[in-house]
Amino acid sequence: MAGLREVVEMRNTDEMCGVVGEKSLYVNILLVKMSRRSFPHPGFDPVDIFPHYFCYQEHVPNVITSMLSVLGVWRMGEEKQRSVPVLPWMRDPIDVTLCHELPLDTVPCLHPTLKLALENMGISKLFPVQVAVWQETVGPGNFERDICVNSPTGSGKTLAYALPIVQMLSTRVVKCLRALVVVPTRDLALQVKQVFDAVASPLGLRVGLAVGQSSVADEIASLVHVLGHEASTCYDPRDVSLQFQSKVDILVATPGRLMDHINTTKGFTLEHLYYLVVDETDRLLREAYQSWLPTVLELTQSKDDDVFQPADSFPPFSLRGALRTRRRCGVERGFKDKPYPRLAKMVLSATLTQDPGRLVQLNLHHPLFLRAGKMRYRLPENLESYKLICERKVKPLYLVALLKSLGEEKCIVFTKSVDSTHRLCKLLNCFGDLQIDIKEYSGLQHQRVRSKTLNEFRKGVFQVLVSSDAMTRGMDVEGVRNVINYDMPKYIKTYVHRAGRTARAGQTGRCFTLMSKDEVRQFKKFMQKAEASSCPEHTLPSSLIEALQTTYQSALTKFKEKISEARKKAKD
Ligand SMILES: Nc1ncnc2c1ncn2[C@@H]1O[C@H](COP(=O)(O)OP(=O)(O)OP(=O)(O)O)[C@@H](O)[C@H]1O
Repeated sequence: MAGLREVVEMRNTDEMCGVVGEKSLYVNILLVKMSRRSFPHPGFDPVDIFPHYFCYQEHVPNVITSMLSVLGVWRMGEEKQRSVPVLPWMRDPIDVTLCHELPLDTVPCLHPTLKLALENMGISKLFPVQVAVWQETVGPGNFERDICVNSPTGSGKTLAYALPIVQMLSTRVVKCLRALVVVPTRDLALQVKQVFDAVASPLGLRVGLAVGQSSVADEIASLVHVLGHEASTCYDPRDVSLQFQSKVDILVATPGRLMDHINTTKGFTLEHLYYLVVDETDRLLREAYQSWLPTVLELTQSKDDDVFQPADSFPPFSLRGALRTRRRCGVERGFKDKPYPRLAKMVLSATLTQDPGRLVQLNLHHPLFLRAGKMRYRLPENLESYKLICERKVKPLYLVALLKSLGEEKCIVFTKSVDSTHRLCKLLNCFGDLQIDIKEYSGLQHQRVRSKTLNEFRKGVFQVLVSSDAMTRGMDVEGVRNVINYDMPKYIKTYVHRAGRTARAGQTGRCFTLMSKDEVRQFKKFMQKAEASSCPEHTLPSSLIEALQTTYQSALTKFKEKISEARKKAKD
């Protein structure tokens, strides 16, 4: 069957508007391209039936659907389903919003030390997504199925996976690498490690970091312990794995550095892994990072045959039992009902991919899909979105006026690239009497500079952080009340993650998007993909804009001078 475009030609005809006396709202649908050949009923010419059809623009899909279904050809819904195939287990998600927050006292099985650790973090109850994951892991679900979570930014996904892992490992005897958490960026890894540290350390569990922050040697020393000669001779000296011991129970890693350890670090092994978490899954699956995922999955395929171990094996079964991993057993179809060791996986994102081609790489075991609400993209409940319409050439002026109107509030300004971030930050710093401290954060900077900037921003040393999309995913900075999209994001996913740096954990927040008039339509279109997508216009007092005009002009002159100076220097 031909594609919809071939069947129907839609034209927003201004000449027609004159005829019907309405402005641009009418669409002329011409069924001109539907040939007898592409039509399943020969001898039937639709052009004869629907030569011209006028309707309101918003009714177009319905009109097309009814026309085509009258013809018995096709239904719009079917086409949509066909173009976006969804894995069967994704069709029937569990709605996380139906779970209620649970006070810590009433969380079943929660380890008292873990409860205390949470209270020390100022947490008195679990959020809905945390309750849902707890039920499927520590609770009756008992980790029997892999967990896929699609829940809004700031809804508490980090603790949702950290708590069950820590609770399950609280009874561990031998220290081995049991849980691996993979995240896309270094700063996010540091943040996730801090969360794990807060809940895992009180239970005596060690958390490691593999991100390339320190030198490789330091990192290796923090992850793997080389056992003394005596220790290794207790067992088969040929077994290299017995000469090393993991110093950590849980490892938070970025894919690149994880691969470095897999490939080069002696004694670094994933063979004892129980839990694998892939945070920001859609981002991690989009980039191959030296095939980290297939490598991890292959290395965690247990060679552990304890369950079928003969009694006279060496080392003896009882000794090996202490050292080797006995994972949760699952029964897989086609496995002839034999139990087999299984790695439990949790994958999470605020914009989880539905692409079967991508998800299949995770090799999930009877996955359970937990989603907040009905739509794929959901913005935080207490987020207010605004559009700020202005001409391109005065964008910096409007930005400054907006920042001024927001007063002392912490704010992140997103731009489209690392270069734009650098230039915008430079220009803003040319506004002499702005009285707003502004710093830049982008992938162009050295990691050390970036981390320092982030720490200062967290502590409130300065108010406005101008950032590229390096800050978009997962970063949690307390007290950010406003996000400004200086450059309009291209995709709803980017909008969701940028806006999600505010209105976290039930707090209120605002997201302003600067755009020119001709960008409004595109913005409206992609916002329709998100739940709660109303986006009124925000206007700034014209007196404020007027007052800033002169300062803006002198800032521009200063900025140009700086740029030419920098160019001269670069030439010399
Ligand atoms: N049960 C809770 N009670 C109070 N605050 C919580 C609770 N759980 C998490 N938080 C806080 O909520 C904030 C957001 O949590 P987290 O970073 O895990 O969100 P997220 O869902 O992973 O967001 P993103 O999708 O942006 O990564 C954090 O500051 C965290 O400390």
